This record gives sequence, C-alpha cells and structure tokens, in this order.
Amino acid sequence: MSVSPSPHHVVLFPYMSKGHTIPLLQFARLLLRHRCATSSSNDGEEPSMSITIFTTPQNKPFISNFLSDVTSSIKIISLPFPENIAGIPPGVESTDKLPSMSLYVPFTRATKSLQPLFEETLKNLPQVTFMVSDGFLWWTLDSAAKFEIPRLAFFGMNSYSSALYNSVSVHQLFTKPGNIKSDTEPVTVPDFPWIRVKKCDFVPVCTEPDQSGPEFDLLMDQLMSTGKSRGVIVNSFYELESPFVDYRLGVRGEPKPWCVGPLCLVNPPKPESDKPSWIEWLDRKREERCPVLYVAFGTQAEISNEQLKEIALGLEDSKANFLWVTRMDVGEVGFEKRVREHGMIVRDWVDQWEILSHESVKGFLSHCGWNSAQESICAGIPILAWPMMAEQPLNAKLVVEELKVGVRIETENGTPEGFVSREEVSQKVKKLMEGEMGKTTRKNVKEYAEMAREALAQGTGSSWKNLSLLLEELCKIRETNDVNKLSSHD
Ligand SMILES: O=c1ccn([C@@H]2O[C@H](COP(=O)(O)OP(=O)(O)O[C@H]3O[C@H](CO)[C@@H](O)[C@H](O)[C@H]3O)[C@@H](O)[C@H]2O)c(=O)[nH]1
Repeated sequence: MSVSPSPHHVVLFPYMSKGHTIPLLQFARLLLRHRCATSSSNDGEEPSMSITIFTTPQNKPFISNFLSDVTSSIKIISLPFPENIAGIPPGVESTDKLPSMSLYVPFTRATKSLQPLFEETLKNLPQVTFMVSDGFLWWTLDSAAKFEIPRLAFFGMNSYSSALYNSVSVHQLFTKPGNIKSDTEPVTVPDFPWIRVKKCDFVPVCTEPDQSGPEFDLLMDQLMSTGKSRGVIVNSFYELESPFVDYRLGVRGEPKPWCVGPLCLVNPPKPESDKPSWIEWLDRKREERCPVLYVAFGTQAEISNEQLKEIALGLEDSKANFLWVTRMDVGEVGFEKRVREHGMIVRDWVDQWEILSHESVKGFLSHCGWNSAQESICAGIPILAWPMMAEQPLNAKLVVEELKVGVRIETENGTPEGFVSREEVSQKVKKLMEGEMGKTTRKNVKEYAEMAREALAQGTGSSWKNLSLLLEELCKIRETNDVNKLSSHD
C-alpha cells in the first residue's frame, strides 16, 4: 500500500512530560521511516515528509538530542512558556521538574498561553497535512480547526486502561449513588466479566461522586477535545491487547484509535563507542554471568524518604544484582558502600531502552508507566509491578493478570499509595529473579516481544498496516480538502 508521493508536512506538539514527549518523538521517527519505505517513486532530491515539532525553550535541547539522527527532516520551534504561575518555579517547563505533581493542573492549564503564538507561527508554515498533539493539550484542537488541519490526539494510555476507564464510567460503577464501594473492595467490570477492579485502581477524579473542581474541569476539556479529533494515536499493538482494542473500536461516536506501536522499537541502535559507566557495569555482570534487576520508577513518581530507605533495604536483603536509576536521595547511610559488589545507583538521565536491551538485565522493578512497561515487554524482560499513580494500577493488572509477564508488589493497605515493606520487596525480587514464577513470566514475555517486532514489520505488521491506512486516509483528506472525514467510526 503506498501513499501519495507529494511531500507532506506534519506538525507534532508533545505535552511537556518525558513520558508523553518520548513516544511522540518516536512516532516522528516512525513516520519518516514509513514514508521512506513507501515512497520509492521519490527521486531522493526532496524529503518526502517534513515534520515540525512545537515545544518550549527548556524542552528543546532534549528533543534535539533525542532526534539528532534525523535533523534534516525535522524542525523544532520553541514557544516561550509562561512565567509567574503560582507554585511553579521559573524555568520549570516539564512535569519531571515540578516540585510536586499536585501542580499538574495549573501547569497544564498554563500551556494554553502558548496558543496565540502557536497560531501565529502556524500561519507562516508550509501547508500542514495533519497535526498530532497530546490529548493533554486540549486547546490545540481549536488551533487546528482555525487552519483546517486534521488533528489527531496522542494519548499515552494503552487500550486496556482506556477500555476499563470507559466501561467503569459508562456503567457508573463507582459514581452511581449507592454503588460506592470501599477503596479496596474488588468489583467485576461489566464489559469484561473476567476482570475485577478496585476503586483505588482509578484516579479519584473519575470515581468521586462529586464530579467537579479544577482537575475534573481540565479532564473534561481534554476528553471533549479528544472526542472531536480525527483519531487517537495509541502507542501499543493489536496482538498485545486485542479484546480491549476491539472494545475501543466499537465505542460509537468516538474518534478511531490507531495502534501504531510499540514505538520504542523505532529507537536507533546505540554506537558501540561512548558507553556510559552503567553499561560498562552491565557488561561486567554479563562476564560474571550475574542476572541484573533494573529498578526505575519513571519521571514523575513521588516516593517518601521512608519508602526509599525500605526499597534500599529490600534490595540489599534480596542479594540480587541491581541497577537502580533514581534522582532521589536513597537516604540509607552506608547503603551504597555495603552493596557495591552487587548494586549500582545511577543519578543521571539514562537511555532506559539501552539498559533494558542489555543481555544482563533479567527483570525490571517498575512503576508501570506505560512506556516503561511496554519497553520491558518489547525487550523480553519480566516485570515486578509496583504501580504508584495515574493509570499505572491498571497497567500493572494488564502485565500481571492479563499477559502474565510480571509479578505484583503488594502494598500494606492494598492501595497504590500504601507502604511496601522491605520483606515484600526482597521476597518478590527473589520470586521474579529466581523462582518458578520468574521462569513462566520470562517465557511469556519473550513471546510478546516477538509479536511486538512482528507488529512493526514493514508492509506486513498490524501497526505498520494501520499507519499505512491512516496516512492514506489523511492524504485523501488533503487531496479532497474534506476535513470532516475520519472524524469518527460509527
Ligand atoms: O533516566 C531515564 C528515565 C526515563 N526514561 C524514559 O522515560 C519514559 C518514562 O515514561 P513512563 O515509563 O511511562 O513513566 P512516567 O514518566 O511516569 O509516565 C507518565 O506518562 C505515561 C504515559 O502516559 C503514563 O503511563 C504514566 O502513568 C505517567 O506517570 C520511558 O520511555 C523511559 O524509557 C529514560 O529513558 N531515562
């Protein structure tokens, strides 16, 4: 299936959070790769697709660096981020730098002040074929409409979590008067009778009976704007979660979800030279034939000092070899010295995909942010699932109950905010790294890793074919100038 050979111009606008930006940058890379593979008629003189990425000054270096291998087809435009937002220190333009995630609402609301300059800039750009902007940046839909650009929303969530949120909301499982369950009582999801969920698996803004307030209003704006978009880009692949993709495809009047992932598989290979110290450490562990547990909790997790100390002691007790990436102070005096033979702590930004792809890594203690969980699956690494916030409890259920590629860490009170003891950490690490459960999950995850590669196989993979179809439809819109096409799949 080939798309029109005329040059296309795509605008991408990622939300200012690493977990949202990274997959959209990977999507840029996939678009270029796809375009290159399918426009064989192009004479090579002119790039057949150009991409403009909008961001803010503090985020630009990260983006330029991430895409340093494809700079000729990509232009990055910075729009100044507003200053004087209550509670947000000047220069903070990404959620990982926020003093607290409780500032998520004012931070996200503040992005709207980028709109006038965004639109001014759009006016002077070459004709845009389509725009993909983050679902959190609700106002970009209006900008796209002003310039008659088809807008697709990017959402970082997988289809399993979206489907469960949708089902629970449609059936008012937690919000209907009289239906209110305690935080931890398991209830059956009506559309998926084999799945039992707890109220605390969902973010409170979606389960509280009193649906109002700034967080709820922001969520509504984001959902409404996504609902009016031409489609939704999903970083996942059909074979991983087919019943949930089918469910989402069946929701009438909603924009069509397009599974085009796993996007981490388009990361370019790292040059063998410039190895960071932690990769050299992993190389050493490979020579010693020591399996390593990788420990990381994404870019937004807020972990108390007491909990950090407990994780440290649990890892020490487990005797497992571990590589722990954390920018927080572990706070256990003498810990690093005591574990230096089998543990390494890294405080820099790492290339997580490079770590997960290393032969020494045999397990991942993760908060189950969707990027981390999917990267682990694609690398064939079983997961020790410790969800902490957002949709992570549902991602953990997908990993442990549905796909059976992981083991769950339990908190003392059964809620994601609860405390985890050192004994729990230590026992579950041993279970994953040494036990029977570890063997089963390792075998299962390797099968999904293979399916993931197939999903993006050029010309034949389900995600590759989805992208071909999507681009074909978007090209038709451009040719016929029919901006109302692709709006829903009823
Ligand atoms: O030193 C680091 C730290 C992180 N990463 C990458 O950063 C991304 C982090 O994303 P994710 O694992 O999803 O974690 P969060 O940053 O916590 O992601 C937020 O966004 C995700 C996507 O919407 C949601 O699933 C999560 O719940 C939400 O917390 C991944 O690609 C990692 O590989 C690195 O490469 N190096």
